Amino acid sequence: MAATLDAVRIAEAQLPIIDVSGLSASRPETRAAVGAALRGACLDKGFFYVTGHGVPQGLIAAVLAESKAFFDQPMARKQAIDKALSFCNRGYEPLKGQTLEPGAPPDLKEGFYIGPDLPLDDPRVVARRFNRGPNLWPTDLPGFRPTMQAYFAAMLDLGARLMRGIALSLDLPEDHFSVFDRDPLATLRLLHYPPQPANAAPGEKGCGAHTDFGSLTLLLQDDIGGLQVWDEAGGTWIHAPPVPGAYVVNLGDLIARWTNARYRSTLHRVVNVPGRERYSVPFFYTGNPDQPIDCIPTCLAPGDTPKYPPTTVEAHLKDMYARTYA
Ligand SMILES: O=C(O)CCC(=O)C(=O)O
Ligand SMILES: [Fe+2]
Repeated sequence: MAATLDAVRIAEAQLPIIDVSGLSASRPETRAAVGAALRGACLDKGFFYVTGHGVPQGLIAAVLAESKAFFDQPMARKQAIDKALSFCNRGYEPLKGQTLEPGAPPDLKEGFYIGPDLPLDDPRVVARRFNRGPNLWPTDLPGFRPTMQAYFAAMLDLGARLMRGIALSLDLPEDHFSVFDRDPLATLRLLHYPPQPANAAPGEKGCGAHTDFGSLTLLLQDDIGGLQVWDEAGGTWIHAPPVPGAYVVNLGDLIARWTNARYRSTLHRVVNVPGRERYSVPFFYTGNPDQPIDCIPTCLAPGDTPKYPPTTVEAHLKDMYARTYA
């Protein structure tokens, strides 16, 4: 499939921009209007921009600055907190450490993974639950840890707010996902894409075509661009260029499974820009690990059968990590 996808032209279509500030309004009609806007975007590509998110611009700027400072360090400093040293997928991931597109060369990106910080004696860590454990932190960047912790908390809050919007969009009670939102698995991933090399191997790019594993991805990107989204109806890749102050939000596989693919978990990729470094920060809102993921009854039309076997958040996530990391 990858070869066909690579051959198509890239259209300059726009994704919708949705102001989600109304989700916090006291009037139910205002909240429902946001739900309706989300529904349209989720039924279409499952990719949209979000404004009115309430995350302070100063915090966003600090995250990007600390991320750049981290990747600018000498390799030995980064390797001192390599992900290979973590049992719960935290820390530094070297360039070409992941292959998101089956059959394509490894991704031209380096990364840093942060999750909910749990001490070694936490019962979930003792029980070896997937991705549960302590973060690894750089020792020479004093602002890094407090900045990332503040941002992680802000993203958890935004993720839960957006899930209320998703519930409204599906005509479900607003608190439908409140158990799912409890004690969620979530990953903040700092990414650095080097410039696309002139001698890149065929198909070599920043991030191979993939769908995201979790529920919602909230992507902060700098002003370089390079993210492309597959437009199934048009048979083209479309750009998702940076929109100042907005997140790119996309639905992951769990929402597609939950809605029997009514809502889309859409293929996307990153093609690095020649001569330019790019920094992006996706936040993967995954959800409570024990949550069963089974077709939501209201998403099953009479006579339809579920397209996916039931799973759980933890089982699905484990499976996807195993497939994309050698
Ligand atoms: O860096 C980006 O713009 C997208 C990254 C991405 O798709 C991912 O990490 O899943
Ligand atoms: Fe992605």
